[in-house]
Amino acid sequence: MDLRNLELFMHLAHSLHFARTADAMAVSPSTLSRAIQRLEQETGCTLLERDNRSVALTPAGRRLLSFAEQLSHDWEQLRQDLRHGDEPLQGQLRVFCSVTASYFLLPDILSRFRSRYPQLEIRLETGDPALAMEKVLNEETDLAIAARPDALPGKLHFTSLAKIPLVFIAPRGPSPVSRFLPEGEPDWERLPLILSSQGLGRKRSEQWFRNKGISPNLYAEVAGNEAIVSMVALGCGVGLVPEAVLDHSLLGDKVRVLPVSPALKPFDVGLCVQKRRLDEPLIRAFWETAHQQAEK
Ligand SMILES: CC(=O)[C@](C)(O)C(=O)O
Repeated sequence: MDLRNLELFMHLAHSLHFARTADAMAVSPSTLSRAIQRLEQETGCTLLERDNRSVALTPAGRRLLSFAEQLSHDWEQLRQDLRHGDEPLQGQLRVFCSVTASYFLLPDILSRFRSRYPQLEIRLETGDPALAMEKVLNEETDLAIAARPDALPGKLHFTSLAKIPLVFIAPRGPSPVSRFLPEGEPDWERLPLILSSQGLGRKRSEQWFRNKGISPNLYAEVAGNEAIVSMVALGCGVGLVPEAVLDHSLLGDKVRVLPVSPALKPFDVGLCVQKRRLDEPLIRAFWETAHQQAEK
């Protein structure tokens, strides 16, 4: 059964961006447009409203999306059942997390998982954890490690693995920014600040500064927390990172934690997955292993 056109449609329905979907699904823009036209012919309905700037789902598009999601889920389930019967689980699972999480949260889960299901192949992708939830929602990955946002998207399920404080870090010892770091409160309006370009850490820091009535001197926006530690170690400024990133960085001894008041709300870092995929055997197996780990 060929669900390719529906898969393209599902991705596009989430991204609402032709070029991004064509890129992520490794097809040319014209193949993508043809796939959508084909579905529009087959349903006799307009599925997407397009203008030069934006794409939006029509009501028919939304109905097709929920149908397609259910169909692809049922189809995957059926294939799993038919293929494996009572055989041990096999196949591939994609997991996305930060380099840091791959050092300290994933190894325990992975080693238990591998000893239980040696035939399963794990494809690990590391990157900026700010992208993790979007990747799970777009099905660019099956599972991801991420910080739980204050409002978790309704389609996602989350299991907590660790609470991690969010800390400001400064270069250790003399640096070009030392003059903005007197004893006591830093001179935030002049001190160059290095923040994650997006994600929860970014949001939390914006809230923190707003509550204190400070407009900070944003110096650089970085993708991935590990790079923030590198820039701070180089003396470029002060950064905000989850403490675990510091603990697992080779440059950890080149930076120090700046005490601030009030402390920022810690990250609740855990594993997330789409709820509706939890009954897929591979995903369930991984989820259960992670859950037992979390309860330990
Ligand atoms: C969100 C997350 O995975 C971490 C461990 O906090 C990180 O790497 O930033």
